[in-house]
Amino acid sequence: MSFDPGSGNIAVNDPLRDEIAAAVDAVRDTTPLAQSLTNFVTINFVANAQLAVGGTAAMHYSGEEAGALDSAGASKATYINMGTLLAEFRDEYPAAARDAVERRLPWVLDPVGAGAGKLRGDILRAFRETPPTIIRCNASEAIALAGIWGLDGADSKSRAGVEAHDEIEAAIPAAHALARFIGGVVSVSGAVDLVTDGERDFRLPGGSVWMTKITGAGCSLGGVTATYACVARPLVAALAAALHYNRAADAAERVAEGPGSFQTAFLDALWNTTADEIAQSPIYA
Ligand SMILES: Nc1ncnc2c1ncn2[C@@H]1O[C@H](COP(=O)(O)OP(=O)(O)O)[C@@H](O)[C@H]1O
Ligand SMILES: Cc1ncsc1CCOP(=O)(O)O
Ligand SMILES: [Mg+2]
Repeated sequence: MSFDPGSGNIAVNDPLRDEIAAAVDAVRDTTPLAQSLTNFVTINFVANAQLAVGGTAAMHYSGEEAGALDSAGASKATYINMGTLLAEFRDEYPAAARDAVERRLPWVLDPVGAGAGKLRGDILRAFRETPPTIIRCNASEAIALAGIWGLDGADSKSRAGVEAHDEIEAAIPAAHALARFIGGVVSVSGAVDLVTDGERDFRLPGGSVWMTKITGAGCSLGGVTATYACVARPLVAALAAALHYNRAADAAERVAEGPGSFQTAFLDALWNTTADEIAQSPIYA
């Protein structure tokens, strides 16, 4: 792992750690609903992960349904994941994003496979008008999305796809440009995760390489980030979700015998990891 020279773990009594612990407790106490429009491959794992951190899940593919859940006050955040697209999502996904923005509710984007295909590009381009509060992605997707939105940090050599080919360090200019453009937070996952608001960078080491051997680790992290966005400001939500994932992955790796038992152990660990373990994680800033 590589850190900026001079960066160090934030103090054990840094107020940010209290906010992270409070977010973990608030999700467990209030079981908030973050609605999800997410891909068919990992939809079940996204819902299970949201439940395992203490939240509530509801999945659908409709702008009208998004508005109904928002207007009823049932859903406190929206998660949109670009994994498996159908032609009708060209209208439905931007409509769901628009509804969240108009109601000033947070929404989280996972731009899965950014850079691949016209339909995906058209929908991602539409989101430029109603930007997400948090972007949760891997390094390749951050670089590709910056390109689609015409921002700094795009790199023509970066390849499209659902797996990251770029280390997070290569995605820092793109992550900064995206965070400043949306006026929110970008959470880039990898062996070391990066969370940035465009001004301050937080690097989060740990977790397990087994996360790359189950499908939906990234997608479900997006869903859980939306769960945390129901109860916390975007920076705290992104940090709490990424740290919760890293500590649960550490615990799962200790008992797993392969990808199947890792996935089961990971869900159990999401449930069992304490707020203190999450909030006292290494946070390099
Ligand atoms: N090499 C790795 N070592 C440890 N944790 C990892 C590694 N790669 C990814 N992760 C973790 O897996 C989760 C999903 O990230 P990632 O695999 O980058 O997303 P995606 O599936 O969208 O590419 C995150 O919690 C991240 O920290
Ligand atoms: C395999 C696959 N194909 C389309 S979406 C998807 C899931 C990607 O999940 P993640 O990015 O969390 O690994
Ligand atoms: Mg992904």
